[in-house]
Amino acid sequence: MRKGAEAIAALRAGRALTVGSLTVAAVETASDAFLRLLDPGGRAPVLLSGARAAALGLANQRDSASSREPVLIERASWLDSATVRSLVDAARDFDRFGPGPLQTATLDDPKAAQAALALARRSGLMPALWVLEGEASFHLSIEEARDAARPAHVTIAARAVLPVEALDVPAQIVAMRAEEDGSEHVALLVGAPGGRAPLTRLHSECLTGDVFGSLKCDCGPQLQAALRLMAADGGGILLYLRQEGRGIGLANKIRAYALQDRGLDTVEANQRLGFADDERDYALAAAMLRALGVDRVRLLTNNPAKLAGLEAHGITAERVAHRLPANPHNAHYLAIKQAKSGHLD
Ligand SMILES: Nc1nc2c(ncn2[C@@H]2O[C@H](COP(=O)(O)OP(=O)(O)OP(=O)(O)O)[C@@H](O)[C@H]2O)c(=O)[nH]1
Ligand SMILES: [Zn+2]
Repeated sequence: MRKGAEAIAALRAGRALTVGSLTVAAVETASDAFLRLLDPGGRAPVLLSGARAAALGLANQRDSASSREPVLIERASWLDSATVRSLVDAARDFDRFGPGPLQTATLDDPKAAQAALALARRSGLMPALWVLEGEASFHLSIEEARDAARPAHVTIAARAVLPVEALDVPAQIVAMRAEEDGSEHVALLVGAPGGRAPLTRLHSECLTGDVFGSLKCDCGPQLQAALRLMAADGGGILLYLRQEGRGIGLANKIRAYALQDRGLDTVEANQRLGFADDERDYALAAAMLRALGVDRVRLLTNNPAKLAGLEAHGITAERVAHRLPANPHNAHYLAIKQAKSGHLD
């Protein structure tokens, strides 16, 4: 197994790993039995993302809420593991008074801290880590951790014909695997894309919208409309990218939804959880297009970050607007994306 995939599996399984000089385990998944073994005195400090520290009122006043400077919290005697778990979980912010006072400590190796937190984000976990003494048996360099968190190389694993309800032209599905973390992504080739820049859609995974028809977002209708537009255009490429919840993962997206139930908007919810507004990057999408022999696209999107992301990785992208009618449940969400996240139209 690739080291990146192994590191992500270790964090998800609640095991320890060493990134550079820093030995960590995820607060969300490390069990009390595991902590009693590796941290019998209950002294292990807690590493939080800058955004979460800011939400707890801990970050330097000059840092913006999306600042990536991590913060290390010392363990006071009252700060037991259950209290730490509640502290890192923003969904519980409304159910209790903020615990405190919290003491921060100096980070010896901020680069390793950044890389370890990036791995936690990529693992779909809350960005909060126990910092443990000693070295874990599984070790990766800061560089390897960064690569695993930002995969940028793919190989084609398999391809086959796929008849699709929304299409009256043939389609092929191509499964690809990211080399750095082993994650699987899909290209749907509609009709016969080729010649000029094909009509293309980068679709970020949205289980709630794509599978259940959730009305909170516009993902499902955008997916179906993109396929119909490609068929009408004679062909196109849909990349189905496994970037659930703008890259924060499914459980964290549901946490963001719980915060939205309490009145936060989509941007505020991400930040309170300890993430940037949008954690996606498009290096992998560019690599997928290149693997298909495409270096120029007409991109169905309202999100300028997708165009910039492809261009940054060598794909020429021209925008084709992709706005679907709002419904009463997603109108506010779409308005916030325009007002705060730079979405067009
Ligand atoms: N974190 C978070 N993610 C959300 C929320 N609502 C939808 N998403 C995710 O946002 C992503 C939407 O992706 P896209 O429709 O591809 O992207 P977009 O940024 O809206 O850009 P275009 O649709 O191309 O204009 C999916 O991964 C959804 O799971 C939310 O409230 N919070
Ligand atoms: Zn969605």
